[in-house]
Amino acid sequence: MELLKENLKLLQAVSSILFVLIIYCSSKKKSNAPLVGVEPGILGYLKAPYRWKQDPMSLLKEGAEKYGKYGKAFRITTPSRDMIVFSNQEVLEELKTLPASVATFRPAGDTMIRSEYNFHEGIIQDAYHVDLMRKNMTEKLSSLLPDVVGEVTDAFEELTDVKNEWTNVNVLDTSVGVIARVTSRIFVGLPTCRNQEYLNHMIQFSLNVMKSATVIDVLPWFLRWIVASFFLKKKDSQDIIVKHVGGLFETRQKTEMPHTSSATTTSDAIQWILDAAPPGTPTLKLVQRLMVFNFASVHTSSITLAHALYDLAANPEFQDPLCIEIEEGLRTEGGWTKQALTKMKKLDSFLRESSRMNGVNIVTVVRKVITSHTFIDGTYAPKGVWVCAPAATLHLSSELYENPEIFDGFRFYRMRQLEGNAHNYQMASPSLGYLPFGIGKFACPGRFFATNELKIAVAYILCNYRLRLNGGVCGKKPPNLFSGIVCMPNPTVGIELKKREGREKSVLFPGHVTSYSL
Ligand code: HEM
Repeated sequence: MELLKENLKLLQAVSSILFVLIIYCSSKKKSNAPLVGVEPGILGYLKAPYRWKQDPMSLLKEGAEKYGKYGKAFRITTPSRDMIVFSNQEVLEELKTLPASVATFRPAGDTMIRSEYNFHEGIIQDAYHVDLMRKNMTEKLSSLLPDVVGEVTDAFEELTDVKNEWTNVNVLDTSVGVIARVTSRIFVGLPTCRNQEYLNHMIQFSLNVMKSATVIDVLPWFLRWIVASFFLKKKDSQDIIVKHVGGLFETRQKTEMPHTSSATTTSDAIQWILDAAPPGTPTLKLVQRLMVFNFASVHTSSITLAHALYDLAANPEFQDPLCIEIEEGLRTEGGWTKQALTKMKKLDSFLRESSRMNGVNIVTVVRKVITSHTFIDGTYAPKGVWVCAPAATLHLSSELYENPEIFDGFRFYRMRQLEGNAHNYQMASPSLGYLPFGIGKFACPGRFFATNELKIAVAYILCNYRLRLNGGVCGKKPPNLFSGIVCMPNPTVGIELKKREGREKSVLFPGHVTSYSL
């Protein structure tokens, strides 16, 4: 009897706490943005978050159709959290300029990669490396170009074996291989950038981070560490990466004074991180910063390259005009200079159009709300909620683009010809209607480097090879695939390459360009 009484008391106490919790949670003010993706019935409500996992693009399209195209915000619910989606250009302008005390990218970035499990807690929030990287990569773009050119050429030739007949090339794998080499050349230099073990683990580690973050995000907290440590084997790759680059940090620390002008030191990611890191930072934490750079740059750039190659294969009419422009630029500038790249406006337009139609992330400008805020359209965003822009549907909006569903490689080139537009509509210039790199204070700091790297890679491949979709089908690029918010080319239709006629040497070597005819 006593035991029963005790248990009853315990039950009463637990139910009172639950009652208070339920009242507290339901009394918290929720967003007034309407929810999309809920089918009728209680099951429909329960299933809604999983629609985001299965078919995120259809949810965005549904929201755009019902609300976005009328300038209204909507809400999607995912297994981990709700997100408010803004398409209205005035609200996006407000979002772009909100102070970090109201809405910010970095805490959301930490959650997206689950930094506390995959790297160390708050690695993005405490992004001391980003400003230095932004400054160095942009300032030194010209001097980095010869290395980029060299690695693109060597890596592409090593990874493929294309002769005079049409040959199948796995463009996604090849793009990852080429971009990983180029990025590593800039970040860690020779010879590590060519070490296949390092490259494989660096690529694998980034994939594991994406997978583990996706799984961890939907797990209760007490299962997270188990999944992170046992199932995802992240430590194996991390150990190998530390084996290859840990020593580079330590040697540099011993031989060069940190915080000296980079004019007297090697300018690579090792140095940028060392220059910005608080004194005494352990080697593992330094290496993890480098791994975050790799994570941010390799898969984003390689998926963008693969999409561009698919677009070239599906729209072969652009191949010769682009090649003529590239060779003209090289000839007049005497080789691969920043000026030559700037002159390649058609190529820039083609890449921007490819990113418009196939941006790597279907939502960007993801921000976590730090202080509850009511946006100018009246949408209430409570503290803690995530907000974002639906890049993929905005890029296909007929309010913003003429014939948005049609791939028009020279769309932006023509727009730049209009008076006053010469410097607008470039691949690396975000606008409220073009958001592959986000926008505002947290816009991608690697976008200028990425754009030049992509231009060089596409130019090299295009001017040395012809591309077509498998079997020579034109204009039928297979529909993209979506994994979470990532938009990938669909490999069910492959790509074939064959050498361009009359080219014995790469056009990337100055001096050879004049000997080619189309
Ligand atoms: C085509 C390739 C790339 C795409 C599509 C891309 C896309 C993005 C996007 C959408 C964001 C978030 C911006 C926002 O929310 O406003 C971002 C941030 C970032 N990206 Fe990129 N990126 C690319 C290449 C690179 C490269 C090559 C690097 C490094 C060299 C890089 C480093 C970063 C970093 C460090 C951030 C976080 C910025 C911060 O915390 O302030 N990205 N990128």
